[in-house]
Amino acid sequence: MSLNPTPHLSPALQRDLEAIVGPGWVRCQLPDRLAYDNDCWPRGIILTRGRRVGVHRPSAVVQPANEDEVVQLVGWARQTGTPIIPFGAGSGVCGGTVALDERAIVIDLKRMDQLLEADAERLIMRAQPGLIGMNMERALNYRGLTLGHFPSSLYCSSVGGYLAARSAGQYSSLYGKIEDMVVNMRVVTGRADVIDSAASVRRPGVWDGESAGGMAAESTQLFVGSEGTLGLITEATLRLQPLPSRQIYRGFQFPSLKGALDAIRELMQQGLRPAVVRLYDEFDSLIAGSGRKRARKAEASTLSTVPPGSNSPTPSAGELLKGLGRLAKRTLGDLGVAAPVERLVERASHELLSRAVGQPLLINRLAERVPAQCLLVIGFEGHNELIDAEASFAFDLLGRYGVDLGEGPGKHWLKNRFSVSYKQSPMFDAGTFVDTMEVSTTWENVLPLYEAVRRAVEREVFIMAHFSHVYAEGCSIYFTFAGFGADVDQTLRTYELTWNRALGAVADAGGSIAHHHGVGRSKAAFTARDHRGGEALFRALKSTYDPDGILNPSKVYL
Ligand SMILES: Cc1cc2nc3c(=O)[nH]c(=O)nc-3n(C[C@H](O)[C@H](O)[C@H](O)COP(=O)(O)OP(=O)(O)OC[C@H]3O[C@@H](n4cnc5c(N)ncnc54)[C@H](O)[C@@H]3O)c2cc1C
Repeated sequence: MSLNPTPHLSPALQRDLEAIVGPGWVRCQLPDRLAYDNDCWPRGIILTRGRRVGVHRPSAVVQPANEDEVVQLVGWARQTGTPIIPFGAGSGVCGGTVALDERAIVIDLKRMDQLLEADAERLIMRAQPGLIGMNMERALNYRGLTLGHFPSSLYCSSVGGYLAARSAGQYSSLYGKIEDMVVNMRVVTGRADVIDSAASVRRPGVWDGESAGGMAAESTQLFVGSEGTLGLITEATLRLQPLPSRQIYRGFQFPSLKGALDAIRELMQQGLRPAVVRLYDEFDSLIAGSGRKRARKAEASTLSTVPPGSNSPTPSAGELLKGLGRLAKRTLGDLGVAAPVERLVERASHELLSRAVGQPLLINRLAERVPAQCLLVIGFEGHNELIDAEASFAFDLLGRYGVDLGEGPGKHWLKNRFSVSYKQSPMFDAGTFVDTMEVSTTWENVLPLYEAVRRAVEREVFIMAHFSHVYAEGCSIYFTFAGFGADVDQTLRTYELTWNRALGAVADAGGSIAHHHGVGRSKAAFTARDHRGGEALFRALKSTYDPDGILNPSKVYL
């Protein structure tokens, strides 16, 4: 595909932008614009692999140094009617930062990356939006503090992105999601004015809505999850925790998914607060490797040699192949051909992976025949003996439903928790695609929704799931699916069909379509079904905070 290298932005408009942020910080050349053609939305990766680059390129990328420059940029965009796309680190997986209009400019906030304050007495921090999660956490840890927010993308995502996309970290059952941590945000709205989302940031408990002006004064939760459609977050005040000094981790194996979910529900409803709860369905447990094997290996060596796997949001090609090998072993064991088949699959090329993933119904049905063995990783963190008591109570409870595998699986998970799948390229090279869908629902609906989604897409993709954010009233289900197409058009058709069927099944089952990845572009067609009456509120907020409709148009709602 040949692309016109001529800058889209006129020289006059470019000069306007340079007058605001300085000449070095406005990028209009084709390579720079192509670099922002996609975030981590797998659909964009399919397009790129099919040599269809530049479909969503912006007209310019602008990098402001401070809030005042952001205000001026928004003022300029209002005057010129230019769409604006806020950009944190680009790790979003729903196309939240892609340009749908070739006039759009990306406002990349990574130059605004300072930790402004970290107060150990008040347990409060202030940060600029472009601060990368891992840099923030290191700076906090140095002071004996933590935010407690650990998305798997910690190394490649920003504070502004967490708030804008309503993110969840791996320790959400103890520390909450990002919306539980935020006290206040400074936001530049589409009117080019700066607002504080909370009435008084110095008042403890202000995030409960107990502000001086009553409920009308508290708008923090309206901006959390707004994905750049209502304003650009230029500063965040967040609650901190003292860095925990004790950690206790354990693995359990359950003979059925239902039993495991019942155990977790009981645990949460008893008021226990584990930091980490990750339950893998049968096939995801296979990919993770046998819990027992993993435990034995990890216990045998403090320097575990077990390869990273189960903690990844999506499996790599190698992990998926190994999982298929184990699946063959389990399901073909009775026929006496399991070992050769497993060896064959484990040594197989990516071509075999494409072929296998190209037979989704067969593999999904095989996976259903696997004798159920679901792996749970659970961990507690804290400062004193209270967590010993809590962990011991929890492990007794879980032991009534499943088998205690010891510390091994938990230690392994802890060690590899950020070994996330930056290894997916070979899968896309082989013509396969992988994507994830994180939804949530109440306990009585978890298994029906899980089954409904599996049935809805079983002919299109191979599907598996884990359950990694749990609450007293329900949990999130994190589906991973892998599909195949002979060429880019067929791959895209399968990809779109899968998403439509999966989201339709979630909406029909009364679940929520987004737990922590946000909505972006990929789920925007389903938002209205997710929240009855929500669209009217969104449109009203849009007319208040973005009357000209310049902020990230056609995201969240079409
Ligand atoms: C390997 C991998 C693992 C992941 N694991 C997790 C996980 O465990 N938990 C999780 O929650 N997510 C996860 N994600 C998704 C992603 O990391 C989150 O959505 C994250 O919050 C995005 O942050 P970002 O800085 O990259 O935002 P971006 O991708 O740059 O932007 C996301 C959205 O927020 C808007 N935005 C960004 N900054 C601002 C701002 N300052 N003001 C207003 N709007 C803004 C953008 O316009 C866009 O709509 C993962 C992604 C990958 C690739």
